[in-house]
Amino acid sequence: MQSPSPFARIGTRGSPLALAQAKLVRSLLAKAHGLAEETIEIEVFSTGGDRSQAENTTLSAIGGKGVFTKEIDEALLAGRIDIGVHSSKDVATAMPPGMVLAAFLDREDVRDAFISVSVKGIDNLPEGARFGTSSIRRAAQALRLRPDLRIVPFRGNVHTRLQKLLDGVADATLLALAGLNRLDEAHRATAILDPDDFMPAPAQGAIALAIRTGDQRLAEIVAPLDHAPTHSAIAAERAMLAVLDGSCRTPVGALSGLSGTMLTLKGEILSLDGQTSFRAEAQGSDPQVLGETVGKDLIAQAGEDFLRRWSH
Ligand SMILES: NCc1[nH]cc(CCC(=O)O)c1CC(=O)O
Repeated sequence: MQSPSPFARIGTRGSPLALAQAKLVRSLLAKAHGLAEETIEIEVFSTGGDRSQAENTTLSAIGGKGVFTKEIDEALLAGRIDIGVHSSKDVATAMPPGMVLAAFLDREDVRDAFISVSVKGIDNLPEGARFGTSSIRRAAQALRLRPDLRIVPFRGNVHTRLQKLLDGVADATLLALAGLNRLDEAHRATAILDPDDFMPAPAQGAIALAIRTGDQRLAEIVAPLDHAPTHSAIAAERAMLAVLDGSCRTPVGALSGLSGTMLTLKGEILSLDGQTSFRAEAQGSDPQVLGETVGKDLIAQAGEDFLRRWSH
């Protein structure tokens, strides 16, 4: 006897955070369509980003584009799954042709959390303290405030990084509050950082649903989960990042949101040591145009040389 074909098949990475996000999507989809959760399958994929946990590499160095999505993208395009569930900030701005980010869940908290077992905030760290992060954005933003900090590479999933702190590998780290919230680990945060000092990564805190371009059935299935303000904000932040993408070794922060009916976008780029930074801000109604405007403003301020300097 043939088993009934599932209503939809979700593809996800296997980290606890990715699984929590996939289960949230399954639950929301089941509710939206009045179905039992068992009618929606979850298939787990190991991506290059999961396999390459070498401590001395930053993500941009291990290949950047699609390192957390490639295997899921391929399964989606081949029709083995119907929906790729991703952390939006891990999705490359240049996606493979044939797929589209069709829906974004209501955004979680966008801010970064400061976590330490010894001190309350970044200002309280002793001179020369070890700051664990493999994110060039977080390193640059931390060094801007505290040039004395020593950056130590810090990879692995959220629980691995929390354990490394307990093991004394570093004195402090930063993690996205969104991920901590989804894993019920927000109590680990010793401070929540002001997004003006620590502008989040473009698209941080938003879950994206990828489907095949032109798949009308799936477009209708995921539509009820789409949160329009989040969709616009992520579109603007990703459009800004796309303008800057030639220089994938430049630390970039972005934050967009609605003020009234208008979309506001703030963007920032920094030198790796955090000692030089540029900011731009604009308002608009078209996310794509807004993102391009802010991205081009940043390039005009910084100069092509600034971007090229870090682009290897
Ligand atoms: N691959 C790292 C990653 N991708 C998405 C999140 C957090 C969740 C989110 O931004 O939605 C994290 C962990 C972190 O930065 O702390």
